[in-house]
Amino acid sequence: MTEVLRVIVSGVTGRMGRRLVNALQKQATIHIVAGITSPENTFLGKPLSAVSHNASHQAPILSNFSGLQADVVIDFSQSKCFDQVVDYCVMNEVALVSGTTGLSQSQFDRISQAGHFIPVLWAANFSINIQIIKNLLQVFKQKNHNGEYRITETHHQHKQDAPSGTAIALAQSLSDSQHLMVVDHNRFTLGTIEITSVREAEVPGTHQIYCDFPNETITIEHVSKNGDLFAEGAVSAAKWLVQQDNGLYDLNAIILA
Ligand SMILES: NC(=O)C1=CN([C@@H]2O[C@H](COP(=O)(O)OP(=O)(O)OC[C@H]3O[C@@H](n4cnc5c(N)ncnc54)[C@H](OP(=O)(O)O)[C@@H]3O)[C@@H](O)[C@H]2O)C=CC1
Ligand SMILES: O=C(O)C1=N[C@H](C(=O)O)C[C@H](O)C1
Repeated sequence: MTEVLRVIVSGVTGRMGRRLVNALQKQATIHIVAGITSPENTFLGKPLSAVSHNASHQAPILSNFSGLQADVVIDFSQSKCFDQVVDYCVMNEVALVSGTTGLSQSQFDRISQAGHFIPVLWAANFSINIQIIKNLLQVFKQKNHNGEYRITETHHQHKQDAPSGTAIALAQSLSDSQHLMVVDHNRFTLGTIEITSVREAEVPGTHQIYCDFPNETITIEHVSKNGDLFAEGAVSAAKWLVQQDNGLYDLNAIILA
């Protein structure tokens, strides 16, 4: 008999949380234990059916993890509540898949530490193809000593962080520096890589990478058509992660598996 995977959705009332519930409900072997939201959220105490199209979801929307038992937490929330998500997972030996961006360096250190106790997978972008682009950019960097690179990211007007986690991750693939500098509200640098952030209507997420070499230019554009890309990627990652040993993983681990 196939075992049922018990999942908690952190950030369940958000744009991604709702898509995640919809993606999870398509999986016969997944049971959603609960959804977590902020203590102020108006959906608090209601069943998941209040945030998803599927009325069959009777699991509760709660403001904390107290007393919950699960195999994995999938987290698309906010940096301000990220520490409590990691603490719950570590203290209860629950695997963690997180796509929350805008994290501080100390929060990234916390994820690394958590990997000693539980399986953890964090990705700025749950598109496998973004991971493949990052890998390609690393090859560009290794094989071209005089390349110049610029990144532009465009997202919906509700997005709270800038630049996007994906833009930072793409720039990190191209740079020895890991340190982001703020030029002004929508312009940043990471080493010599310039990043421009655009906030526009309901754009799900577009990343353009301009690569300039002495005798050629290459432009790579990744356009997310909708958030299901990320939700479905996170569900696949969760199913894979629960079978792994403790450790910190990224999407390359899944590509190479
Ligand atoms: N890695 C990836 O592939 C992707 C990552 N993201 C990232 O995921 C995150 C969420 O994105 P999105 O859904 O658009 O953002 P939203 O702002 O729509 O959702 C965030 C949700 O988190 C909730 N929240 C606030 N405090 C808590 C808490 N203490 N515990 C649990 N939930 C809480 C908010 O509730 P309230 O409104 O009441 O504050 C809100 O419902 C962002 O960091 C975004 O950048 C997004 C898409 C893809
Ligand atoms: O907030 C979003 O929407 C997205 N955030 C992620 C990021 O910051 O890179 C991934 C995706 O682009 C959508």
